[in-house]
Amino acid sequence: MRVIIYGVGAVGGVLAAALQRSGTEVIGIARGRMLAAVQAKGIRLRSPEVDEVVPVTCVASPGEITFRADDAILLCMKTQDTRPALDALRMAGVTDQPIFCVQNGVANEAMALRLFPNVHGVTVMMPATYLNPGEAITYSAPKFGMFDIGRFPGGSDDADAALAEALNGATFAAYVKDDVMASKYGKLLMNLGNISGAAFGPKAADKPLRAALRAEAEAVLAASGIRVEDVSQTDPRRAVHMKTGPIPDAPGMSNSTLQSLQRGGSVETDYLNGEIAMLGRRHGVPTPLNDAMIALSVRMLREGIEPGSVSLDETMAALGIR
Ligand SMILES: NC(=O)C1=CN([C@@H]2O[C@H](COP(=O)(O)OP(=O)(O)OC[C@H]3O[C@@H](n4cnc5c(N)ncnc54)[C@H](OP(=O)(O)O)[C@@H]3O)[C@@H](O)[C@H]2O)C=CC1
Ligand SMILES: CC(C)(CO)C(=O)C(=O)O
Repeated sequence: MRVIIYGVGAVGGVLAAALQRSGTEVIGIARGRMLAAVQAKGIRLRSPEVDEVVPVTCVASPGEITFRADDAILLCMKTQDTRPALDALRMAGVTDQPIFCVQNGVANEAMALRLFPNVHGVTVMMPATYLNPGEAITYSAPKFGMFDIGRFPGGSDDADAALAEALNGATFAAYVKDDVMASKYGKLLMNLGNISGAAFGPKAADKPLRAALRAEAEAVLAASGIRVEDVSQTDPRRAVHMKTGPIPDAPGMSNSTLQSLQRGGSVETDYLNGEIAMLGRRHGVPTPLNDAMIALSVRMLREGIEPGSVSLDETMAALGIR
């Protein structure tokens, strides 16, 4: 199996370097300063236990790759960047190779299934950072991260097993699941607080806000009849595989939405809190708190508000949260 990592950033950067260093053939697709840095020097993979520069073949677009039947394509970009990436894959000749959505939220799989027949979901449990070009950091050890993998909309097949085997050989813990979307909905609940970390800062005392966002979303998911599997800190696999800790001379741990804002990019909020707002509208369940988080993300982008500079106290008071 050859693995194509589409979107070499935090998650894609760790995956590309870890798979390549374990002997899997990898091609990365990157852009901008990350592309230039990886082509010049490779990927510096950092974790609490590893600091290694790994050379990885990296190109600017799928059009530069002659796709093979044994390719597994891993989408590792933010959801707002998925649709053009799928178009580029199709124009490059991809047909029925497995496409794995190694992404947060639950919208990518349906987007991919519109264009391709062989789509898989992956739940990503890996606190990863990309702030400096050419560097991908995971704060997790002894495994770099943990993944649930399965076919979309359900079931599992040989492609899931093959990817899990490659990942397990590359210092990850990977599990094949027949209902991977239940795990991905569980992860979605955790990501409703991403915009909070981005607006108020990674150290803000925002537990009550996160709990309220989650409770609102749980009511929506229950009304929608969606099965949810808990993959939060209480998932016992985390204690075995994912002990997170600081890394000397590395940036502190932060969520992917904050990193997007710090790099001057767009945010994924419409596919995180926005998924809950959309389901709420469909099923007649009000979602004022998640709506407020979406409005906050729009305000931050429109007004160029510095990440971490919004007042948590004022926001919680306005939302009636203590
Ligand atoms: N970071 C984390 O800790 C975690 C992230 N996730 C999820 O994983 C997914 C990826 O997140 P993350 O790794 O943080 O994202 P990043 O923004 O760090 O990485 C994505 C990379 O893909 C690049 N990219 C996007 N579109 C293209 C394209 N068409 N061609 C080439 N490169 C492209 C982006 O470039 P550019 O920078 O120019 O936009 C960026 O470098 C998201 O869904 C996220 O929510 C899940 C768990 C943890
Ligand atoms: C759970 C968390 C916050 C881990 O980094 C994540 O999924 C993200 O950053 O998007």
